[in-house]
Amino acid sequence: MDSLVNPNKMAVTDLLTPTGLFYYLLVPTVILWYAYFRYQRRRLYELAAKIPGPEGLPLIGSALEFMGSANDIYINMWNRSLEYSSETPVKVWIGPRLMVFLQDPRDVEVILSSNVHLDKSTEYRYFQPWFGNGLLISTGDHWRSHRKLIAPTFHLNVLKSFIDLFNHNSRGVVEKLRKEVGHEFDAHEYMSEATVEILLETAMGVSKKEQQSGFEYAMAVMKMCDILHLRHTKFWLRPETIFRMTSYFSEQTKLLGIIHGLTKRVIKNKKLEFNKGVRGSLASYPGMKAETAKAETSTAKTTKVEDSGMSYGQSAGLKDDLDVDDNDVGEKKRLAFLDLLIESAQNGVVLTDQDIKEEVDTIMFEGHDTTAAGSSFFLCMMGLHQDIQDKVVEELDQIFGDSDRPATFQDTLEMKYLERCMLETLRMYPPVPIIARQLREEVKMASTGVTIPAGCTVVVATVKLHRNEEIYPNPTVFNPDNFLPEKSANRHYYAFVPFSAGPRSCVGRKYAMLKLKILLSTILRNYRIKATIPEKDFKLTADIILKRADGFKISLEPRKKSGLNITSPVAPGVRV
Ligand code: HEM
Repeated sequence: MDSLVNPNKMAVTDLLTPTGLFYYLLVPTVILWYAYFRYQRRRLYELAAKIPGPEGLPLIGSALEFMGSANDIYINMWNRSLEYSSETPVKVWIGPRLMVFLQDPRDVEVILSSNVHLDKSTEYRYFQPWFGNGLLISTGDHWRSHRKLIAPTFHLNVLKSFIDLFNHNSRGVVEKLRKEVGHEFDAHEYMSEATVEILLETAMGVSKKEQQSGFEYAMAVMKMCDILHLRHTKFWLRPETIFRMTSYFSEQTKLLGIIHGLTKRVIKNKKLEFNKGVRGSLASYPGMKAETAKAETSTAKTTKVEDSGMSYGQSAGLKDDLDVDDNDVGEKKRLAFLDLLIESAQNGVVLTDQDIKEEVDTIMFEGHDTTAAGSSFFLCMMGLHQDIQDKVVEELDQIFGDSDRPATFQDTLEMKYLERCMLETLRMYPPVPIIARQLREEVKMASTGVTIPAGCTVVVATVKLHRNEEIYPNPTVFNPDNFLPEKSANRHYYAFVPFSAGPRSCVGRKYAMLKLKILLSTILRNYRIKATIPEKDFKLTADIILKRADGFKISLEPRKKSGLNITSPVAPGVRV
């Protein structure tokens, strides 16, 4: 009643209540905090204003553009990117976070070749419950010392000792695929399972007989990536407290149980072997080893690795810590990945048990999902381009004739056309579509001279960089000749970086190339691949690993009448 007479009196009385005071002070506090926030970041705003890109909406920036499915986001981002010159860096605001996308190889070089801009962007923190402080996301001295330890375990000398395992597993895939002959199926499921099992046998030294199927692990990884992708693109899922209240969190806990369950078993059993005095044992198949050794004698030639073009996935002229001379590697460093880690952890000084677990989790993920996607895209490309497939098979016929013998290291150096097809696949469909770094200091770009501010996330979108039409004429056409030696030599080194480049390049680059050559050549020696869905209808997903939402559909026709005669002598190893 009083308030009807005198509304001002009511307002003052109400303000004196605790709730009233709270609201009265909240507004100016928020305004002050925001003004301070903007003032602290004034340099970031000043420099961002000079970078082309959408300004977005107040407070949320362009966050709404990341709505919809992973395929919708991919299409939207691609179309938006066409609005800007392929030379200039482009900014995007997601809420208060500034992201700058690099499109020009000269700018990419500034970031990737640097020993300063080494920190992964904050978006990688969602991997933390999975990889802990593993190589992919760690930083500073921890990353440096672990990289120094791990890189030599993927040296060519170690990889050559995996050849009979690569061959044996590739034949296994050919056998498993036999049941799919004559109808369409999703190649990715086979590639995923195979890459997990190969990784377990080689880098982890766990024999096939002792493994459980890699399928459950591979599927759990796929679902985990979906959750991480949601957290990258849906800004409301980013805060930990909100995420923990969603069903995604309980799903993540379940999936991590499966993923970590496998890695824990691998380490536990490998340690048991170690304590029994078994050192540095790599699982191998005596029968296969003998076959490979025989084939090696018959194919001995002198093609050198360095004469074999881009055999190991790196543009000519780019060097990293994997490109050390073969003879530089001492006896101890020739151990395979998990053997070396366990040996290094013996006194707990170099590595702790937790360190080992984190690195095994990292390598298991990085080493399988990337190659599964790469090999699946390759098979689709072969299926769609029959003329190109014919040329690959012609080359394989020249190398192997009618023989079913296993591939040797020497053979892989001779697979030059197949290699070009693999590189072209990695150009058009780079399994890691985005590489992101957190900038700690501002840096001037080589292309337009614009300065990128400290505090932003700088992104190399390989998927866009590799389709720059000024570098690759007709960039959407699958053309293995893009990797003819003369074409590669005339291109900027950083115009092709599927494995990243510089100090944080992929440690598994040579492993991936060697394994893929053996796996894919074995499949093509046994089957003609067919595919019907044209590339323009691929539903690509802007995920952590580039994939097809519509599945990697192919069909197979046997090339040979008789099946392969696989004898699988039991390899020494540990039970997982
Ligand atoms: C086609 C296959 C592969 C592709 C395209 C690929 C690509 C990449 C890329 C682009 C990066 C840099 C990621 C970033 O900076 O965010 C990377 C890092 C890494 N890759 Fe691979 N990778 C492949 C296979 C492998 C394999 C087989 C392994 C191990 C067996 C592996 C282990 C790693 C590790 C440990 C890192 C982190 C390196 C560091 O930060 O020092 N990768 N990979």
